[in-house]
Amino acid sequence: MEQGKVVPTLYEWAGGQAALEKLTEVFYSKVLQDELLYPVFKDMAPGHSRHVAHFIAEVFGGPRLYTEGDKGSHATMVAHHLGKMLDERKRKRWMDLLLETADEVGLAADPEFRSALVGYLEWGSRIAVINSNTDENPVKEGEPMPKWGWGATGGPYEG
Ligand code: HEM
Repeated sequence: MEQGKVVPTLYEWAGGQAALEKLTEVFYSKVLQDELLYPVFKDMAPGHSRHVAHFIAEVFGGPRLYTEGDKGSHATMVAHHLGKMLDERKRKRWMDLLLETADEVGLAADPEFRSALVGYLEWGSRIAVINSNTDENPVKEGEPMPKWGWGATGGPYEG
């Protein structure tokens, strides 16, 4: 890459807040129609889909929509999963539906962005399953939010 070239964040590349909110809004409407995931999400808070979009936006290098806007933190996000007793079957369905939705809403589909997106979702969803099988929060209040970048593929911005 040329020296001094500005590397876009995954947040910018994805299309910002509107694109991520669209993704999660359509995704959670599918989740509520899925017989395996419906019982897990049937009592979700009204702002759930927006909060998840804000969390991902912040992890992807966007503005602090979750920690400042929603007054959340990495610890409070993890707390929402404690004791939910998720398993691999539910995680896999969650992943499948989310990636299906990404295609449906026209989220950036270049190999590099999708590699970073899938990498993050695999990581985060596996951690969600682990945390859902305990009642003790492994993340302390005040610990930083996770950060995700382009990873080993680099980015299409290099071309
Ligand atoms: C990268 C992966 C994930 C991220 C970033 C994420 C993010 C979040 C966030 C930010 C919340 C809090 C929402 C709020 O404040 O209203 C939340 C809650 C929750 N998440 Fe996740 N999550 C992930 C994976 C999963 C998976 C794989 C499942 C289940 C298959 C799951 C099930 C839930 C449930 C049941 C809640 C509580 C909903 C409620 O009662 O309001 N999450 N998640």
